[in-house]
Amino acid sequence: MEIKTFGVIGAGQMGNGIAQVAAMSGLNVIMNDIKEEFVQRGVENITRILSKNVDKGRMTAEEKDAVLGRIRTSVALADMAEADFVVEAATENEPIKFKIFQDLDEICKPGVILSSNTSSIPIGRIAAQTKRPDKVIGMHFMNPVPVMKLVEVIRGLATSDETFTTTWDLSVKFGKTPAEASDFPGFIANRILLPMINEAVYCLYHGVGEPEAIDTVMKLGMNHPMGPLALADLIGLDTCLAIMETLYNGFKDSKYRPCPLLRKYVEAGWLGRKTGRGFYEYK
Ligand SMILES: CC(=O)CC(=O)SCCNC(=O)CCNC(=O)[C@H](O)C(C)(C)COP(=O)(O)OP(=O)(O)OC[C@H]1O[C@@H](n2cnc3c(N)ncnc32)[C@H](O)[C@@H]1OP(=O)(O)O
Ligand SMILES: NC(=O)C1=CN([C@@H]2O[C@H](COP(=O)(O)OP(=O)(O)OC[C@H]3O[C@@H](n4cnc5c(N)ncnc54)[C@H](O)[C@@H]3O)[C@@H](O)[C@H]2O)C=CC1
Repeated sequence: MEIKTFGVIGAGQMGNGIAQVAAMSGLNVIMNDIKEEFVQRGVENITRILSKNVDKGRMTAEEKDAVLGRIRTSVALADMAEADFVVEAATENEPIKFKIFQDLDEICKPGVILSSNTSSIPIGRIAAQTKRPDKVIGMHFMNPVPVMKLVEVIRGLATSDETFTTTWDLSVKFGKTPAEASDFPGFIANRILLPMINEAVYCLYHGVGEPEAIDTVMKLGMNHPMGPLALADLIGLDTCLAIMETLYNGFKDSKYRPCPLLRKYVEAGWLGRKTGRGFYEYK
């Protein structure tokens, strides 16, 4: 099936970034969320990033308008009936994603690939919510999407070779470098990254260092572009906790237990940049 219209579920930080790169590659995009204000926030973010590109001479104002003109917003999942490929980037929560995939399976044309940008939930579990498990795959972008080169591509047990090749080729079309991971909780990226972030939170919890010291050690000592606590704030502490829970429940191994301080921050609504407060404060 030729992919002309690309559906994105969730217009949060990942969803709007994915919508942007898809529209920049020439596809028509339908960006969906549950509320009008959420899709509008997504469009505002894309507009801000594209305007910066125009200011820096990387694209013309006409090109920016053309990209924005290819993005349509939606607050009704039924709009995905028009999509030729869908990526789901809604909240990292199993019941939410399961319901979306059950509904997409009913709404989308037969043969349409239903991919998930999940950070950690096994693709086979998501695929089992549909009658097209051969068409379900993980397409895991990194944050911030327009900047980061990687897409982790994850097959479930039933994912077909055709679905895999189409998703891989689409990642390349978006200017990304795909890497294949097997279907285990957290795949490769978050199996490695999140235990490091969780350990950084343990360092704070145990008083080994203040946030600035912990991040300075990893930035200047290991040449990481940002420290683990600042990165957790960028990812979202709710998402970090959800990933640790998936690793812990999936492997039943205590090495993945989420730090109690991480849970405490999430329970307080300190989710990082998106709420203005996490390990640091943001205005
Ligand atoms: C949780 C998961 O499931 C998986 C994940 O995604 S884990 C997270 C993976 N991501 C990372 O590890 C990111 C680590 N951090 C970095 O790479 C860098 O700090 C960073 C790219 C975020 C910012 O880079 P920086 O040099 O510190 O800051 P800054 O100069 O402001 O930004 C660099 C470029 O990125 C762009 N950028 C920064 N944030 C952006 C955003 N949210 N959207 C689009 N572009 C952005 C800036 O516009 C800038 O572009 P130019 O150089 O072309 O002007
Ligand atoms: N934050 C990160 O660094 C990364 C996150 N991811 C994954 O991407 C997904 C989204 O994460 P973020 O964009 O960071 O979260 P976010 O919190 O910024 O956005 C999530 C969006 O999903 C929407 N949503 C919730 N239920 C929905 C539904 N039923 N239908 C449509 N939209 C719905 C929310 O309203 C919200 O706008 C998660 O699965 C996350 O694990 C993947 C890579 C990196």
